[in-house]
Amino acid sequence: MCLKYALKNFLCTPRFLYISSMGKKPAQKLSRREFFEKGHLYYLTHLSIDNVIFGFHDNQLKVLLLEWKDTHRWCLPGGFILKGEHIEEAAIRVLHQRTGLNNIYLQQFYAFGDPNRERSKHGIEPPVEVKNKSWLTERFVSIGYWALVEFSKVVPKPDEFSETCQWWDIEKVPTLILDHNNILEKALESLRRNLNDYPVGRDLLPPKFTMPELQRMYETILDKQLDRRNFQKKILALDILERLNERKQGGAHKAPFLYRFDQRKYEKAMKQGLKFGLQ
Ligand SMILES: O=P(O)(O)OC[C@H]1O[C@@H](O)[C@H](O)[C@@H]1O
Repeated sequence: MCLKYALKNFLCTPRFLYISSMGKKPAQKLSRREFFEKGHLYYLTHLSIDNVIFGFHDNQLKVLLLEWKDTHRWCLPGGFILKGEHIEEAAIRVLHQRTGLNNIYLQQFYAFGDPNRERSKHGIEPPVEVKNKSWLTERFVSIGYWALVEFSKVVPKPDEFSETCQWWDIEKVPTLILDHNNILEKALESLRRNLNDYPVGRDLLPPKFTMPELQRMYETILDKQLDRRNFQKKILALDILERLNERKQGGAHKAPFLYRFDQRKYEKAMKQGLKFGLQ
């Protein structure tokens, strides 16, 4: 066999394609069929990421969901990890590609490892144009991340696999694919636990806010009422707030004082943690 022919033959073998694509992004966007049939050349198999993006607006807790094209089923904005990519990096990239969201701090909270986490066991088959066996039909362990964002500050944009990308009120979430409802529930539990350990609200409230506004934010996330005096005593003891010599105007009742977060102390509490003892 002539050398030129042998070389050409080698370059076209799946083995060469595998070696040459390891750790790299596909040179051009994969079509849906290519993604199903050749995605394993670029992405880690059996491992996925699911992002639970909570939004807070008008005292309402929301979650960002995608609606699949064709089947109109709803899911979390998740995806896969490129070979050679750090999982934290993958979570940020996936979120950006699937929703357009940028600069979001994602908190890893749990790994979902049910052996039945296979698409075919949940009534999800590859699209008809996919003729070969697909890596996507195998079992996947999914790593969960959550983030809390002020929903009016972001404009979600659906990716090419999705019909829509939309906020849902937390209590009106539809049936999601696979175990995504369970992932959402676990993320909410983790977010609530996190309120005891870290400050929250700097990105969710206006720069100056009242004590009742801050309390309402906590009550909405926790989905329960908190005792006003107890809340105020505990939050002030954390020493992350600064009371201003200003009162909020325009309310029906006596104008309450305005507060703001002390940025330096807030940052320190983000690093060192708190002992809020809310629940
Ligand atoms: O949770 P699984 O489906 O394993 O994987 C990640 C993502 O792959 C897509 O199907 C869904 O959008 C999902 O979020």
